[in-house]
Amino acid sequence: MEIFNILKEKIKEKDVITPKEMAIIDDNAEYLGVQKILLMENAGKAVYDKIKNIEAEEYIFLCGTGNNGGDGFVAARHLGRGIVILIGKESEIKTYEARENFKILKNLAEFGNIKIMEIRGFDDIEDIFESLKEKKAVIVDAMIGTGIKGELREPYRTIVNKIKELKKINKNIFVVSVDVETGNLESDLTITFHKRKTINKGNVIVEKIGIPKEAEYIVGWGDLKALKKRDKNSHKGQNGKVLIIGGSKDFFGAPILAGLAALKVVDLVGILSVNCVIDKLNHPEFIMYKVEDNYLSAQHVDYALNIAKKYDVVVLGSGLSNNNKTKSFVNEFLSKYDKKVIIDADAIKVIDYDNIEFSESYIFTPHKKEFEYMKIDLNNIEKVKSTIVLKGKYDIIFNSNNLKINKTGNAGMTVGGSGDVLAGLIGGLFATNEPFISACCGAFINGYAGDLLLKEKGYYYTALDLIEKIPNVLKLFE
Ligand SMILES: NC(=O)C1=CN([C@@H]2O[C@H](COP(=O)(O)OP(=O)(O)OC[C@H]3O[C@@H](n4cnc5c(N)ncnc54)[C@H](O)[C@@H]3O)[C@@H](O)[C@H]2O)[C@H](O)CC1
Ligand SMILES: [K+]
Repeated sequence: MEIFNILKEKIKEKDVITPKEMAIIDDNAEYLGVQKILLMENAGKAVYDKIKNIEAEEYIFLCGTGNNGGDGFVAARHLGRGIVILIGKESEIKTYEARENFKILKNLAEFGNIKIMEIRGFDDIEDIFESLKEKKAVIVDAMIGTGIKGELREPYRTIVNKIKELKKINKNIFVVSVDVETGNLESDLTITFHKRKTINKGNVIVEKIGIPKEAEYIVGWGDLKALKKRDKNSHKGQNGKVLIIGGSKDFFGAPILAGLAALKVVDLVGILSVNCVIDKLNHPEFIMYKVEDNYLSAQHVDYALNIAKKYDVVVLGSGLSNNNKTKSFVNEFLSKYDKKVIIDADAIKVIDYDNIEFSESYIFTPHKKEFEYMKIDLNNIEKVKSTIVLKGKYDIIFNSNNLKINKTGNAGMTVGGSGDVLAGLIGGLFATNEPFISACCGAFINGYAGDLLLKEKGYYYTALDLIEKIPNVLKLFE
């Protein structure tokens, strides 16, 4: 934990985050036990606290079918008056927490001062907008928040334009956006939650809603949900191709474990190794590339580069051995290969760190001892563009501007080969994802697989058991 606390000092915390980063934090707060319905209650209350002092004849809550809309339902309930306009049908509301808050409003509707409408498009509220031309009114934009994807679609586009027209005609219209302004709406005030978003514009207030700071640091299912989804009608090779370069006369199994792990997340895995590994392989699922020697060395670099260019990611190091031959291979290969590489095990040990640039296309997976070889100067962390998974009781995942800690896993993970499994798994994820999220998710999945096995078998599980558990973990959180 010592190094984690040093890194927390050195790696500047982000004050402004993307909607995608917020969604991960949101989901990881839930992973840590903070229920979304509580966050929604606090978010809606925060909006209410800002509008309750705005004197108006009418309060309009324009609500989408996502949790942004849910925040609007809560705000309306706290205010106790106004018109709640759901843009869509109740059955289209996407989440439990938003549905529950809509139901509460329906329970109050006939007796209180909150009117509810479900609309298909602007035409259904034309008369309301007509009446607002002469009124002092607050319009709460709870249409779309961080869930925005692509260009704003109808009927939101028209509604946003009509709000802008109304504001031009009537200076007494006050627009309050929840979390994020919908489309190009110019709001008078935006109340955003937890942290300012990159897409916020104008007059923004940041409100805390109960998300613990740790939700930004601890890897959870929110990270897994952010992984790219496999495209259902993709064909062979589109979901990533990984080449394992490793093995030697001394270590036969390591590259196979890395390859089997990668195969759980991509559809094409090659193994490039020496003959005494390849000749023993009877794994039809791998494409094999053989070098006649006991160790890979500089003379094999061109051959390896030629093969590697057909792949998205190279996993370098599993069982490579640590000697002058492999040292020459690794340093020459890395000096000429400019795509994605997972650098693991012996490869970490043989790199000449005085002559390597920590490129962002590298993910290193050292344990504590191997990390010392890397001579990383924590005072110049901004130079470390590569992502590093420092394996331990808690894995610390970091690069020059990101830091997370993974708590999954247990003492059973010290079993031989679990590091090869992790390297192969991260390699598979890295084929179609960004390096930092690939590293975080690889560490989480590998450790979670170990935790499932601990329940079933105690500490007596093997690296092959871990590999077989990977799909269960992916399925659990898809
Ligand atoms: N971050 C937090 O801690 C909290 C956030 N809350 C609120 O939740 C929203 C995010 O909710 P989510 O359900 O993920 O998505 P949205 O409601 O923002 O939007 C989804 C909604 O919008 C539709 N949609 C998406 N893109 C488009 C488009 N281009 N055109 C038209 N429609 C689109 C989509 O179909 C869905 O219906 C966050 O902003 C906060 O307000 C929590 O409630 C409190 C904690
Ligand atoms: K909004």
